[in-house]
Amino acid sequence: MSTYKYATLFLARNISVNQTRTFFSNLKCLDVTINRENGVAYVLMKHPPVNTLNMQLISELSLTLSNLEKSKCQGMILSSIFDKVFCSGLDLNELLKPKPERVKGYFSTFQELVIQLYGSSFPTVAAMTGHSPAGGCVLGMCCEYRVMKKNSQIGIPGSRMGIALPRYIVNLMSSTIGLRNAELMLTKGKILNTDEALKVGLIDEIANDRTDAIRKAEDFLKEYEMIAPLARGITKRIIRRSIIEDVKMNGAADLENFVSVIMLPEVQEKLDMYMYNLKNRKRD
Ligand SMILES: CCCCCCCC/C=C\C=C\CC(=O)SCCNC(=O)CCNC(=O)[C@H](O)C(C)(C)COP(=O)(O)OP(=O)(O)OC[C@H]1O[C@@H](n2cnc3c(N)ncnc32)[C@H](O)[C@@H]1OP(=O)(O)O
Repeated sequence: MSTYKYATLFLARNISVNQTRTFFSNLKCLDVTINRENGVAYVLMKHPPVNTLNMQLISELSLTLSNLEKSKCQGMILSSIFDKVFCSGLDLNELLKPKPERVKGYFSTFQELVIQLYGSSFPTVAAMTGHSPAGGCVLGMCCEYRVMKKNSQIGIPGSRMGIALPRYIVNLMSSTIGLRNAELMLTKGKILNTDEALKVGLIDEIANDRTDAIRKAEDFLKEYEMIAPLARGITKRIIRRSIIEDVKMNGAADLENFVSVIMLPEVQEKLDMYMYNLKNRKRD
């Protein structure tokens, strides 16, 4: 990220660049900095144009989470350097006309990332600076708290794309917004605006802009400053255990099933049409 962008991000929140340190300098799709004073990590996705989760971004997120666990960070804010988009989800190019081994590797890497983020010991907040469709919504749901910029959209359009979602994604959505709302949302492949998302509990707060989103994320993390990290981490793991155990038990079978569905000609046709519409839609 340019010095200018750091300055606007941190100075806007009264944190000087000197109070932060760059955690990794060799990442291509992420900027990771840690505030020296409170140990909070800022993980900013910067994969242009819309933070599509290609293999590189997924792998860098996974590496970063492993390193943050080792560094005993006190909390993480997952965000984006882009004002309009938090994350545009999985890379549709990986889903179109895929080679079975390649697509299996891709989904299993994503699945591992989901479990890592969902099961992290430190508190996590998604400061969603804009749209968060599909995989972007999944990243947000893995965090403990979600702040989203107003006038953004969030949801998982799987059904509309002809994709039956793996059960861990369904479980994740159900645990976030309840079974009834999850059923309605996922079977319709519904995308919600910010107000609707707040109403069902898919997000926790609405922000005016990215600075406000980061500030609200920081406020959430501040509430943990007086809480013992070990007790907090153990409690979180107990609450999240059933979904994690379920993936460990059924993840491989789910993956096989998911990949065979993705490869079906009728699903490929739908995905092709979806991609065509995406490329040819009227931009706002
Ligand atoms: C156990 C089994 C494991 C299986 C794991 C499965 C996990 C299942 C969980 C979730 C399932 C998710 C499936 C997906 O994530 S599929 C991806 C779905 N994503 C979307 O549908 C989002 C599509 N994108 C958009 O709606 C917009 O791009 C938006 C994010 C709103 C941003 O809009 P805008 O700012 O106007 O930008 P553009 O649309 O012009 O996009 C810029 C270029 O980027 C291309 N693009 C966008 N998104 C993707 C994507 N996801 N993959 C590939 N490419 C993408 C877009 O076509 C533009 O390209 P170009 O400039 O060449 O036209």
